[in-house]
Amino acid sequence: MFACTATSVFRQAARRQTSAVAVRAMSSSSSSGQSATRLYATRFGTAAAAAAIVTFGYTVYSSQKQSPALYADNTTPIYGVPGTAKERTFIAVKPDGVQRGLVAEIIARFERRGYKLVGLKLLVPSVGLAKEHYADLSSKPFFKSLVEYMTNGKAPVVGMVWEGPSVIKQGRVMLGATDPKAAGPGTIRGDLCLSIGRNICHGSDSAESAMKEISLWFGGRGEIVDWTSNNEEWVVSDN
Ligand SMILES: Nc1ncnc2c1ncn2[C@@H]1O[C@H](COP(=O)(O)OP(=O)(O)OP(=O)(O)O)[C@@H](O)[C@H]1O
Repeated sequence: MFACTATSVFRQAARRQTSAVAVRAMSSSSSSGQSATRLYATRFGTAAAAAAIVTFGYTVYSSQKQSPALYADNTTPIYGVPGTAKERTFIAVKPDGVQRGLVAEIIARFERRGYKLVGLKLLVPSVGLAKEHYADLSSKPFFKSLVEYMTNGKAPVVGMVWEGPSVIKQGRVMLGATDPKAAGPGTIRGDLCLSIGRNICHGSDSAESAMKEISLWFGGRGEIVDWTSNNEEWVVSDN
């Protein structure tokens, strides 16, 4: 009985809505009607956009509220704590590695080892950023072409921050020797490239370098995500 009444009320409302649309459509044939229709559409569009912004804002706000661990670790500097399980290093896939489709391969090797990805970005670095990153090589004959190659935009760089015990030293071991011709099998460079000028990846070579490079490539706390992996008990525990 209630369902029946509710259905008929709904149908009546739907009929009223249909005729209202028909009236609007008819009035839109006059020029004033057209501008009224445009005004209606603009207002509706503005309202929809405002609603979408409010909804998006609320979603971000509520996800931050519900997942404070992702955003609220104020005790760890973005460059980590060397010598602990929160040691962090900067690893980059250079333009040749991105161009050759090796990003997933390089990420997979760090993930499979048990390291945790806490920062990730894709960018064409500015000349200033590349010069600062390679500042210690500024007197080398290849410096200018190295900076040009890193910044010419033919492919971006993937910048990453990885976290875990001894990740700075082990990251370098996993990358292999700077010159791939000297890199051992099983290393990223030993397995995947041939030339020192196209050695596909970069890794911080010390705690000082990691601190400098993470701070240089990543803007601040908002770009590094502190999170707890469910695997940690099985990967970084000692008996
Ligand atoms: N002789 C060279 N000719 C051309 N490019 C070179 C040469 N030596 C080094 N490079 C480039 O400069 C980069 C930085 O050299 P560096 O000596 O700092 O080695 P690295 O620390 O192992 O490398 P990266 O900093 O890229 O991890 C190298 O990765 C390589 O791309």
